[in-house]
Amino acid sequence: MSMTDAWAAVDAAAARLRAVHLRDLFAGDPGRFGRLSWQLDDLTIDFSKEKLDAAAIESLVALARAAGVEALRDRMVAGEPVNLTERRAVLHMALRGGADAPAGDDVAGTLDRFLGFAEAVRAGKVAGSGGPFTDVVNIGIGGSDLGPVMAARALSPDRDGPRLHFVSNVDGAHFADTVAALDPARTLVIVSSKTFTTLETMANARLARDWLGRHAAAQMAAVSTNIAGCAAFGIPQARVFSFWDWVGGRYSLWSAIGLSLAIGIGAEGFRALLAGAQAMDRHFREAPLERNLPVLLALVGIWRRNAMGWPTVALIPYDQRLERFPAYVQQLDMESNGKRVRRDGTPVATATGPVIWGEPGTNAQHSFFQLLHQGTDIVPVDFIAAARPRAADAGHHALLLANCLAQGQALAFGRTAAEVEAEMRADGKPEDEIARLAPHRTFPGDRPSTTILFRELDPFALGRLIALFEHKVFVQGAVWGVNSYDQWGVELGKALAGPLIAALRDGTPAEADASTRGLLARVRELGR
Ligand SMILES: O=P(O)(O)OC[C@H]1O[C@](O)(CO)[C@@H](O)[C@@H]1O
Repeated sequence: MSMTDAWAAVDAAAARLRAVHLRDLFAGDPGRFGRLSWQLDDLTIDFSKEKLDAAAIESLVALARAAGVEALRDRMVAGEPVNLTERRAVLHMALRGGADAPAGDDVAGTLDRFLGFAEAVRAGKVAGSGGPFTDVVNIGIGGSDLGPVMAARALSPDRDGPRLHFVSNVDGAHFADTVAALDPARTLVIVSSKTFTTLETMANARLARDWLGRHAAAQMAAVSTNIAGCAAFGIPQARVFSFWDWVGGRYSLWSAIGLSLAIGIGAEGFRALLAGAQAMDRHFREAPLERNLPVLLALVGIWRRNAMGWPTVALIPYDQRLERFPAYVQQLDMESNGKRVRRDGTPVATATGPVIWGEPGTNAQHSFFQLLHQGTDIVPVDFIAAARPRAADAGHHALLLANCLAQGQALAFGRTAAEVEAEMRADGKPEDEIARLAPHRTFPGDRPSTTILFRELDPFALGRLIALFEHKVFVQGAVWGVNSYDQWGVELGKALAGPLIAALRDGTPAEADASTRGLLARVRELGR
């Protein structure tokens, strides 16, 4: 089937379903949950509260086939340079045994080496000048920060090593506030940067070196592909942990970029994280498209974005420890698929990556859920929840999950004006008050959500969850025809900052537009 025909079939399914309320879809099919939810072991994804049906899913699977998703996946796994603009392979799956690494790249040995270092730090065998390390500060940004910081928070019950801290922002306040209560004699600083040239990270690394003072040589480590850069900075080779250019920054948690996390949770926990990702890799490589969880998650996203025309997605973990997961997925998804040209450089014909945003529930219910329920835009929601709590109160967990499920219900089914009026009448409210308040208290419903549910948030489950989203991003990129593995869009701002830094530091005149010149002048005036 051609892509044109495949898109036409998806659009026809959307035209058929757009005006059908979710209430009617459920009323018309009592087996809807069974038909539209899928499992991989304890992991369940329920799409039955999306505005689609089995026939729509079939049309989406046909679209994935027409786009050649399977062939591109196999080329990625085979190590072909599917990152065309940078002429690089995309093999983060090889870091967890989900694919083979290029010959000569010793993934297992490198993993053993950095996990060995992590264990030595945990055991106090590698120590600071003041004794065993009590604290570890990871300095990195983007993919060299968000993975470890997200996972360290998610796996706090598994953390029995030194305390972990993360500094990313070039705002000096981030470093200052982070180290304020730390003892430099008992703190290990890890500089994590694939390139070892990133402005923010290098500025913070220099600040850390000064802060450590005489302890710096013995208490800094680095994770990078730029070994010469680490040496030039003064980090001894024995403390440098490398990875490879076939690991994209936002896919690098599995590499030595995860060193800080490994120090926190230990080698066994880190290997369990890798095993969870590997289980998802195996499923992604082997399951037919119609039962393949990341493929289906991607296709439902395409349905929302292209067939229904909804531009954003709210990612709402009902799990406080996943509070950084939306930020992590923001980089993973938006830096990968926020693209406007196809792999061959021609403009895309469809909308591409959506805006991803979110906060944990139940907090989100008390901030922006009002708009999700009664606002004028449709915002599809991805709920994520674990069936059982880890190191938390079971009674609280029931409250948490009940709220998660209730939000999905309220979004999908709403509350009609007739229902509101009947309820108010039953409460004995006068007719004029019913007429006055009913429109405000009516919920239109028909608002879609997907629920991702698993047993509990342990390292295995987290690894599997992250890999689910990684592969989802791959599939969407393949269908949209974009290169999900470059990020040229972040370059222009970096280049423009150069002359502005000089202008702010020493008043060097900057060639800039009138607005920027005006703002520079105002900064100089106010900053004096
Ligand atoms: O690890 P590095 O090289 O410091 O890069 C950090 C981040 O910067 C980016 O290149 C974006 O500016 C990300 O893709 C990357 O994760």
